[in-house]
Amino acid sequence: MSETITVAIAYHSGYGHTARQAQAVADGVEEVPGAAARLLDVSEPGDRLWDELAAAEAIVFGSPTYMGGPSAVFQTFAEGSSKVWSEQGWAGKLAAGFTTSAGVNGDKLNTLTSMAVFAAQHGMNWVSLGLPPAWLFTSTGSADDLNRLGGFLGAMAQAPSDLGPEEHPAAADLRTAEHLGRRVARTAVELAAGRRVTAAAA
Ligand SMILES: Cc1cc2nc3c(=O)[nH]c(=O)nc-3n(C[C@H](O)[C@H](O)[C@H](O)COP(=O)(O)O)c2cc1C
Repeated sequence: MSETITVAIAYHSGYGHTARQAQAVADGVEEVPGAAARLLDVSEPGDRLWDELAAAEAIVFGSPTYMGGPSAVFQTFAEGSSKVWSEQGWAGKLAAGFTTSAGVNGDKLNTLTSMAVFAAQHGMNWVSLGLPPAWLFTSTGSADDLNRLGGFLGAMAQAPSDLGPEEHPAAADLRTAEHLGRRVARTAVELAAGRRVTAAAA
């Protein structure tokens, strides 16, 4: 019998742009049959947050890029997970990441790399973005392309610092975030199905 698996989206957003990206990841998750998204704001840690993360099949981490890395609030959450780490409570779960910054580059890769190392410390399995780079990669590209910012490790989004979250990140970046949500959810559903087959054969 199939089950509905949960993809948790554990994110921080200071001014709302990364929250919009997080919602787009959740929208992508919800498109996948057998998967449900759970949006979790990590600035409100507590037993409920840790319990929901423990129950999830996959955790997608999200943070704005502040001063070239994850925000302090996200890092407080990461450090707060040390008890889970000491028990390797998230080992074997899927992980992925996304970030928003104002600069087109903005050192977003450093934020995603930090999240991937964080996931590795927890023994999680990192799911990459899985999209070719676009826009300036070839002369025929456009700023409306999926993965216009050309990341591989996770979903990147850019939002001018003088525009509010109702206007940005760009539509292409939100579609890229939806893609990440779908990709993580599909992988998580397949993993859960494989686990059921393995358990039945044992
Ligand atoms: C403290 C601080 C540091 C920032 N550092 C960077 C940075 O290193 N690179 C960048 O491109 N943008 C930087 N920004 C801009 C934010 O990444 C950008 O405004 C982003 O959309 C904020 O996301 P949020 O609305 O989810 O907080 C910084 C903003 C703040 C407030």
